[in-house]
Amino acid sequence: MLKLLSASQIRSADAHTIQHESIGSLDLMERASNAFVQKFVAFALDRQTNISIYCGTGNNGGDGLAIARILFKNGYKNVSVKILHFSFKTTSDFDENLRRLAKTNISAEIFNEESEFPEEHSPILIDAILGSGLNKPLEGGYARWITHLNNLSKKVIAVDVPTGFFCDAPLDKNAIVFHADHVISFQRPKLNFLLPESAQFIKEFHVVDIGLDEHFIQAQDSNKVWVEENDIKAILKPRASFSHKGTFGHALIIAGQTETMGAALLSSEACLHAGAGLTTAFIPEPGLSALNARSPEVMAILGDLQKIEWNKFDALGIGPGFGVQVSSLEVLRKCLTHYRGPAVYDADALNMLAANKELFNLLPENSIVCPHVKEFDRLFGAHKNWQQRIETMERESTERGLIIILKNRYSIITAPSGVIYFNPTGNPAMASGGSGDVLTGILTALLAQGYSALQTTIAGVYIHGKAADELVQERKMFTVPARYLIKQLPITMGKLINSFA
Ligand SMILES: NC(=O)C1=CN([C@@H]2O[C@H](COP(=O)(O)OP(=O)(O)OC[C@H]3O[C@@H](n4cnc5c(N)ncnc54)[C@H](O)[C@@H]3O)[C@@H](O)[C@H]2O)[C@@H](O)CC1
Ligand SMILES: [K+]
Repeated sequence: MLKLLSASQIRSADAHTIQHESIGSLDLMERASNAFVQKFVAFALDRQTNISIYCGTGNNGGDGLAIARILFKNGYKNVSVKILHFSFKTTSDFDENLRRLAKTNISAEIFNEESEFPEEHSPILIDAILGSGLNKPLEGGYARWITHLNNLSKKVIAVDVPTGFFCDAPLDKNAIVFHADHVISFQRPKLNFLLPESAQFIKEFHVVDIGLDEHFIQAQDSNKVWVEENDIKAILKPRASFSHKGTFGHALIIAGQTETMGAALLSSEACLHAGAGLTTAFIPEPGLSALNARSPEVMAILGDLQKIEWNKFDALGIGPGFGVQVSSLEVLRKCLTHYRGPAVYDADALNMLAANKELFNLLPENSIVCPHVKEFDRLFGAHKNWQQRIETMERESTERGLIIILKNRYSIITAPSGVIYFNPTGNPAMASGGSGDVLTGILTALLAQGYSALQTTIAGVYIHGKAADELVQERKMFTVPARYLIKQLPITMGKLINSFA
């Protein structure tokens, strides 16, 4: 797992690397600029393209000057530099890169706050005006220039951080930010890239390694981490020989109403595909023939609460399409008072917990709750922004001993230990009804197989998104309906477990 750092911690990591690695700050800037260019070339395949690089006079601007020189050396001959010289302050690395630029044939013009805007014929703009050094919202000349540049509607690639974009402080939706098609960011994703409020400013971000001291970074005081594929490989265990269905546990999925049987079908089928030894679904009677037709492997308990032998099951998932009527509430209440094993609470189970706080207080420690944002706010109250939600889930997880998954493009997981995990997998193709039901099935299956609640959550959320990523990347699917996601699960898990390597 990679620790996520604040802008000031990244600055310390820069300083530490310079001090301890016998690399000068200028060399680090050169390394960062080279790493930027390596990624950038994919966005400007035609080396004849006109590219304008807008530079400030700090280190982000210094990167921009170095990038101009490196692009030129790589055959991009139509590069021009525009320096927004709004402050008397320059950094020494900016100054040195300006001297190096002067030795090339690259054209560079200087503008001040009041300058007339130059004509802009380049289809691609590189934003190297301000980076992680931003310390207040843009105003005055910066605001005027960035508004103008945004109005040009060009393809914009930002260096490290878009100008005007705060890395850590809550984002203001009215903030003036240089809108970026791509951000090529150094060493770590910045916290705000991972939150939905960034979508209005950034289409895509990419992270490049600039060789900052990883030992130093990983030792920083940060409770936020970015999950990596190796973490999942370390969690998932291959199936031992002589194992049998009993080895992988018996899962109970409580889901579905007559009108929402699909949710029960999807979650139980996902549970089966994610490897539970046995899966039983508690469903209303009219759903039986659909269940048998679709997943003959899954057993059923029909509608009658009294028929559930609670402690026969190794794991339980409750909620998808389950409704919030009295009979469902009664099942939830029974589950909270009679079932002792690990469990996942989702969808209508969460809606009932939100409306019946005395039941919420009965949730045992290490229960997994997986709300989407609306369910989250129903459960914990309205929030102004995503940073506030993260604070709430961190507090609720530590106080109640729960594992909370806030589903999102980069799903956020909080653990009783206070660690906040950001999941890297998933994509917009999977944003459709049924996707969440599949996640409940996966989580229940992993719990049934004996993974701890935290291992289950970290691995389950990753697998769910990864399966969709594979369908998009390998099968070129434009949308990923939940059914397809389910079929992909054993393949995705097989790759992660390396059982065929
Ligand atoms: N050695 C290093 O520290 C490295 C830094 N790198 C680059 O350096 C950037 C950070 O550089 P700096 O710290 O010089 O900062 P920036 O270049 O982001 O900003 C320059 C200066 O602008 C001023 N400023 C901030 N917000 C302002 C506002 N709203 N209006 C007007 N002025 C404002 C501040 O005095 C700030 O120091 C990173 O984003 C990255 O691009 C990279 O070259 C890698 C190595
Ligand atoms: K920038």
